[in-house]
Amino acid sequence: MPVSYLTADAVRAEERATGELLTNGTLMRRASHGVAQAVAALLAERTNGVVGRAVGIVVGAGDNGGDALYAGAELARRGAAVSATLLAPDKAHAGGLAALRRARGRVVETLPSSLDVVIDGVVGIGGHGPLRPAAATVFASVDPLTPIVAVDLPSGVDADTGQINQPAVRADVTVTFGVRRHAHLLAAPQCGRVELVDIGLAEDPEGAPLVSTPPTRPRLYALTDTEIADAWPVPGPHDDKYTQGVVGVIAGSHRYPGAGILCTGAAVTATSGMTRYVGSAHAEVVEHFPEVVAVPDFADAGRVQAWIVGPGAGTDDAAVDLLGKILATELPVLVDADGLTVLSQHPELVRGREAPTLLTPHAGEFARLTGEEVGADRLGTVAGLAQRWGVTVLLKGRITLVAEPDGTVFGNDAESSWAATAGAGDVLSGIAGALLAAGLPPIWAGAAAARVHARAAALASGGAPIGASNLLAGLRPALRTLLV
Ligand SMILES: NC(=O)C1=CN([C@@H]2O[C@H](COP(=O)(O)OP(=O)(O)OC[C@H]3O[C@@H](n4cnc5c(N)ncnc54)[C@H](O)[C@@H]3O)[C@@H](O)[C@H]2O)[C@@H](O)CC1
Ligand SMILES: [K+]
Repeated sequence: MPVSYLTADAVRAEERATGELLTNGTLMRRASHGVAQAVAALLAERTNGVVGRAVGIVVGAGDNGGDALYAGAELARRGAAVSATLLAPDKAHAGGLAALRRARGRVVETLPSSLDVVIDGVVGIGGHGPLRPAAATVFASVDPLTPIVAVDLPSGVDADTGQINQPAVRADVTVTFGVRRHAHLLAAPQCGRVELVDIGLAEDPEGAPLVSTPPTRPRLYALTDTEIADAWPVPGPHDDKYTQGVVGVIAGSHRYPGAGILCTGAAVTATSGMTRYVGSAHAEVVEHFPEVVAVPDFADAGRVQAWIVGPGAGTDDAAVDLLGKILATELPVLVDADGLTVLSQHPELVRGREAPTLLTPHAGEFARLTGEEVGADRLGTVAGLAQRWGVTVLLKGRITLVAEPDGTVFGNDAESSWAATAGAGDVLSGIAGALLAAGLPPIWAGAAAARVHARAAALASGGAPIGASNLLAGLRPALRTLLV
């Protein structure tokens, strides 16, 4: 099962479905115990113990603060020196506050200047907007080297859109309960390591949460590595170069051959089988990848099982004509870069297309394509376009989102940003197009390509800047880590 991410409303529905466990406080007890354990583990790892360690807690007005207070009480019982600052003293969770006091935790006006860890219990799924000034002042005074453990969400980050308001907490560890929230994927870098505590929410027999998101809203998932490996085309004993899917690439030009070389190179590397190329960079492409069958004219292209049209393919009348021809086939098509610019003028070429269609814009191309900025709600925006146009849309970025018309969205956190380099998009479209040719549905092709692309960037980089050629060279090692 892909990992599921829920909206705040859906999380609350899951909690309500537990009935008594919610009303008698069992869920909160389990949640706060999970927070205490995560903090204790972090203290043990960083300072070799819990006893005598200085723990600061920032407590808001709701149950998120309640979790933090109970966790503080547990840590105090284990010998930590716990100080809590209450942002709204009248509204602080009464039971949690009493528990902290019983355990000899201190309530303070100002947190001590030297702390071993800070617990962010300002807001969780009930939060809206940025940190308010009082909370912002507290966090601004925390030594930047002190680790922060967020309860449920880093406060100031929107639970549903993942928007990082200013200011917001940036956590080293985020401890969440029962099911992951949208923000844990959409704002992954702000959350740090996300730890999921089992608080006993019900699951359906498939092992997924009892999701209650209405069908009109996007439903967000992340594929596991195993799912991607299982879906990746690997030749069997009866395969030959044709049976695995032939991909055709239209990208780059004699004048700017780079996009064609990177895109075909990625297609050649991503899957076995065959890659064709059509365009004026045919000689340059073959020079780099002699296994590619490259021709200048579309009429001589030969048969393919999917097309990639895009990077450096041009936007003139001939390009419009060619894209129209390709989209009029029944084949899967990936449209990127220049192809998207053509579509911004001629959306009718693609809207409601029945064969598998994958558009792969970055934020700038998305804005050009639709006339609307991506904005803070990336998930809603990309899912909206997929639904309106009836095609699969992959929005590139540190968190890549691939949306189907039915509202299913697969997200991928690249975990580093080394792939933010010129030409990396050409590599991505080469990988995804090869997967389309092998028969993967567009959402799987896009999400699997994004995962492997990100891993290739990380492996190629090893902590230093890379170019797209390095990324391409990292593709095979990345696939090895996945397919072993
Ligand atoms: N309901 C339950 O049984 C459980 C709830 N849990 C915790 O409860 C949290 C949800 O609790 P609540 O519904 O009380 O909501 P929160 O505690 O997330 O926040 C609500 C409070 O914060 C205030 N607030 C909103 N935005 C703010 C901002 N930007 N700055 C400062 N204050 C702001 C609101 O006015 C409200 O008083 C979860 O995130 C989780 O941590 C967990 O204990 C698991 C079980
Ligand atoms: K929080």
